Amino acid sequence: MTTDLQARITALTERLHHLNYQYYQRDISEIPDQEFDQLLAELAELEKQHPELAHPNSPTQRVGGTITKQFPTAAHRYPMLSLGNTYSEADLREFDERVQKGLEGADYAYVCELKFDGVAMSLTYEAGQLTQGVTRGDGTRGDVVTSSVRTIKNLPLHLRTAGPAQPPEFEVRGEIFMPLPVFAELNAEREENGEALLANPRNAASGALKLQDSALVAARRLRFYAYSFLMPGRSSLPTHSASLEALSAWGLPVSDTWRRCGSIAEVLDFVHEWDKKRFTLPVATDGIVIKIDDFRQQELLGYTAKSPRWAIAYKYPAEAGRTRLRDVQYQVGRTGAVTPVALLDPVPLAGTVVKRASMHNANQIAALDIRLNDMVFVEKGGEIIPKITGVDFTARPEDSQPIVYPTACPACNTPLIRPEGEAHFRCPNDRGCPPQRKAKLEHYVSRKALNIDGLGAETVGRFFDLGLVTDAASLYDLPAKAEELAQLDRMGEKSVQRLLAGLEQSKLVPFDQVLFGLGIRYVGETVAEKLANHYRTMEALMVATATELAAVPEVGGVIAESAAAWFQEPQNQELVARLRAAGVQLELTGEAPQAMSNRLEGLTFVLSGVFELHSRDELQALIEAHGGKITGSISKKLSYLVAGDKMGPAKREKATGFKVPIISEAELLAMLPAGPEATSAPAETADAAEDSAPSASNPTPIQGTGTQTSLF
Ligand SMILES: NC(=O)c1ccc[n+]([C@@H]2O[C@H](COP(=O)([O-])OP(=O)(O)OC[C@H]3O[C@@H](n4cnc5c(N)ncnc54)[C@H](O)[C@@H]3O)[C@@H](O)[C@H]2O)c1
Ligand SMILES: [Zn+2]
Repeated sequence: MTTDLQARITALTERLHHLNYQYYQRDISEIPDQEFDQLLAELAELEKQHPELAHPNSPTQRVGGTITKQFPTAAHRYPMLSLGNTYSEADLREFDERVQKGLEGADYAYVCELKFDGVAMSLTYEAGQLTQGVTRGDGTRGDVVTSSVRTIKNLPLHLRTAGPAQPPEFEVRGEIFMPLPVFAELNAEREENGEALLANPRNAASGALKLQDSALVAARRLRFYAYSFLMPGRSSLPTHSASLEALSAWGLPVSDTWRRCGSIAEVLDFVHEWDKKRFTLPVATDGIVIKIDDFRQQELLGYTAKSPRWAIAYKYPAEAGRTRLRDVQYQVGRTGAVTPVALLDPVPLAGTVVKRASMHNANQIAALDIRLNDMVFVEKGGEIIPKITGVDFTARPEDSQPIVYPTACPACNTPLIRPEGEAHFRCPNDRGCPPQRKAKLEHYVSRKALNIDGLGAETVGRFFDLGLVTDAASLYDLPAKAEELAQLDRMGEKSVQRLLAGLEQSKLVPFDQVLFGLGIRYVGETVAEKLANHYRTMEALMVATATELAAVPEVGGVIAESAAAWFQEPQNQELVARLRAAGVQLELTGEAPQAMSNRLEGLTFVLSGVFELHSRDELQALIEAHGGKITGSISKKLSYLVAGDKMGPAKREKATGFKVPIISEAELLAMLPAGPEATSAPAETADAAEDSAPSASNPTPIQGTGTQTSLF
């Protein structure tokens, strides 16, 4: 008996250690959270009954995370714990009874907050300045990720002095998360590019914080919500609710969804109220956190090894549905990627009725062993489009049919290809395949591209279906068809006028956005900006070879190949010529960045690793402003390799082999003439780092806006 128990405890312990490792280190959830929590609860129960069988390092006793070894670490002044959690209202009432007992009849109140599903962060402010950001890590030590945290736009680097007096030094804790619209957008881009999808917004935020390059972190557009205040000694504020008010007065973003509740009944009301309403928030949430309001009462109740006794998390059950898979449709995207979409019997899920779900790709269908007519599980995991997460094999009907993936494009019948290493099949007929052409047009008119007022995706799609437009350049022939347009249903004189004005306006849209609008595979917003800034004119860009393109920082080999191939296609050259004739911006206007000196003229540099004082972009801009050149690869002709932290050993070896001098960031800066520009501090604001655009660094210190809800 005992050996059976011991075996079960050991098995659970090992399984949970493994799941924790996957979850915190690798951002992978092998099983749904609710299942994980059940395993943990089972282990806790067994350990309670047989404490002598518990493993000393049991996952019930410790915070699940660890430090990553990629960053310097710092000790937490106050341990960063986990929260006790429950999925049941009965447990909440029990929690309330324990609190009542613990406080021996004194009055108390709770604060209820949404449980944001991201990554916990500890921030230190000294004299009103953000000085450090540390992850939870193993609860005692965490990774120091200050420069990444500085890229978070709604997070103030300097606090305001409004509200209650600010302690000279204090800690703010809160959640770093990826807003849902950002998550949806990044995944749509990844889907188009055939890259692996981010599993959910939490993993996406956590993965972003593990990136070394803060410019890349900035591109993930993370945000922060503060939910706790800590200071050395006795708190200058009496209650948690007073501290939330103070934090927002000081400019820190506090979601205004919190509420003070006088009783457990009010807490339960809050829990019910947000059950569905939480889906209207632009941030993923998975429950409610309930905290004792009074700081002294918090102290009185104290802590277990793993979590405070004065707080608990109520988690909403995962929103999953079960329904029948009727059919599979194959959609062709802008770059030809074919994605399977499940057509389902309608099923209510998280406040909407779901009829379609994503199945990602052929591998996924095979991995889950999905067949037509199966009963499948659907989940809405922060994504806009729900996805199939599994099959109910106990209910597999006799008439279930294997899903036969098409071998030819469902739209144009061209045989599909699957490039090596890619998850998606593609239709290679990029110029003839109607859905690809249509999606390219939709992309061209979209907000971040040509942003054509009066011409949304739907309208341009309709024009395409009617044969009124065929490609981007043909849009500029629409003025000649004004009368015809005005005859269309739901168009009218006014809409046509607006559309024509929008078209005219789009001729002023800067070159980098036009380049993005061309929809070249892998040339996203950031890359388009890099290329436009580097080459300045379409003419120069179009004659660049793949090798030259790859030398532009942040333009990798795959991007370079894809862009060069695009420019070499005669049809694309013709398209560009027609756009030029239409008057679209095909070069950057305005001055090239001002030269500061010619000290580095004739010298070439490779930047590698992580730098301490400047971002890579800033160093690049400095080198170029002083007449130097950046290249991508190490060769005999290279003047210097500038080595930051964590530079790969291969680069060092190569440079040594070619006898290329290896210098540090400080040595590089020392080569520049003395002056404020040469040694200017790293970008002070998050804005400057966003999307890593060197030309956009126009540091204006961000201050908290004071509007509690403002996320963006
Ligand atoms: N699926 C898996 O394989 C797997 C593996 C490990 C962990 N998990 C999940 O992670 C959970 C454990 O994670 P945890 O230890 O971070 O605990 P937790 O996520 O249950 O609760 C603590 C965390 O809640 C967050 N939080 C959000 N809003 C908050 C607010 N308003 N106030 C205070 N905190 C707030 C903070 O980041 C805090 O660290 C488990 O319950 C499980 O669901 C899943
Ligand atoms: Zn096709």
